[in-house]
Amino acid sequence: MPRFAANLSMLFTEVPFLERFAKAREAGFTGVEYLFPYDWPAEQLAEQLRANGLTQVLFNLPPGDWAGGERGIACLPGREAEFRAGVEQALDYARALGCRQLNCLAGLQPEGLDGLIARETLVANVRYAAGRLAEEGIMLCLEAINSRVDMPGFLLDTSEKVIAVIEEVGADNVRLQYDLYHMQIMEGDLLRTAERLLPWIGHIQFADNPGRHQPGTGEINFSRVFAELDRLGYHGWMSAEYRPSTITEGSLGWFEAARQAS
Ligand SMILES: O=C(O)[C@@H](O)C(=O)CO
Ligand SMILES: [Mg+2]
Repeated sequence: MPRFAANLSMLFTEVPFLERFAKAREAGFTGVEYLFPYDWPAEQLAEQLRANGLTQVLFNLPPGDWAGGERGIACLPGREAEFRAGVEQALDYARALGCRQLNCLAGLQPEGLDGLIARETLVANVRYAAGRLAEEGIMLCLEAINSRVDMPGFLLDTSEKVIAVIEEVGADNVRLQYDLYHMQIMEGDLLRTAERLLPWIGHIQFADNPGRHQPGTGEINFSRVFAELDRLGYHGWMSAEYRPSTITEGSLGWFEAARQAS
C-alpha cells in the first residue's frame, strides 16, 4: 500500500489547526503535510508530531504575500533576497520538524513580465535553493499546478515545464511534485504519464476532479491509480490534499478501501 499522508490545510478543518494532528493519527495516517508552518513556533508543531507519532512529509517555502494573492516568489525578479531568506526560514523549520522535502511554489507570472525573464529568475532561485537544501540532505520539490481552474497565470502548469526546469537546474535533489488533481485538469492520461515521469517524481498529492473533493466523487479511478503506482515501485508519500465534501472522517472511504486492497 502507498504511504498515505493527510494534508492538514485541507483535511480535518472542522477543528483548530493544532488539533488536526491527533485527528490524522486517529484516522490511521502516519504522515502529515500542510501549506505553511510559519504561523506556529516550530517546537509546538514538533510536539504535535511527536505526541502523535507522525512524520512531517512536506511543507512549502514561504510564498510571498499569500493573503494578497501571491502564490510563490521564485519567478519574480527583484525578490531574490526575500526568496533566499525564505529558504533559510524553511530550513530552520525542516530541521526542527525532521522534514526531508520542501516544495517551492514557482509563482504567478506578472502581467507585462517577459516569460523568459520569469523563467530565468525561477531557474536561478531553484538552483540556489537546491544547493542550500542539498547541504542538509533535503529534497526540493517543484509542483505543477493547474492554470485552468485554480491558479490562472501559475508559471509551472504542466509536468513538462517542471521537468524542463529541473533539467536546466541540473541538481540531484530537485524533483517533480505530481498532484493528480492538477495534472488530471491539465494533462489527463495519468497512468501513462506517471509511469513515464516516475524517475522525476518526488512527491504525489491527490484529489478527485472536478470539485477537488475526496476520491470517489469525480472522474479519477483511484483504486486503479494507487495500485498502479504501487506496481511501478513508487516509494514516496501520497498526500490526500482535497476538500472533503462532508465531515473529513466521512470522506475517508478511499483510505479504508486502499487498506483492504493491500
Ligand atoms: O496543490 C496545491 O494547491 C498545493 O499543493 C500547494 O502547495 C499550493 O497551493
Ligand atoms: Mg498540490
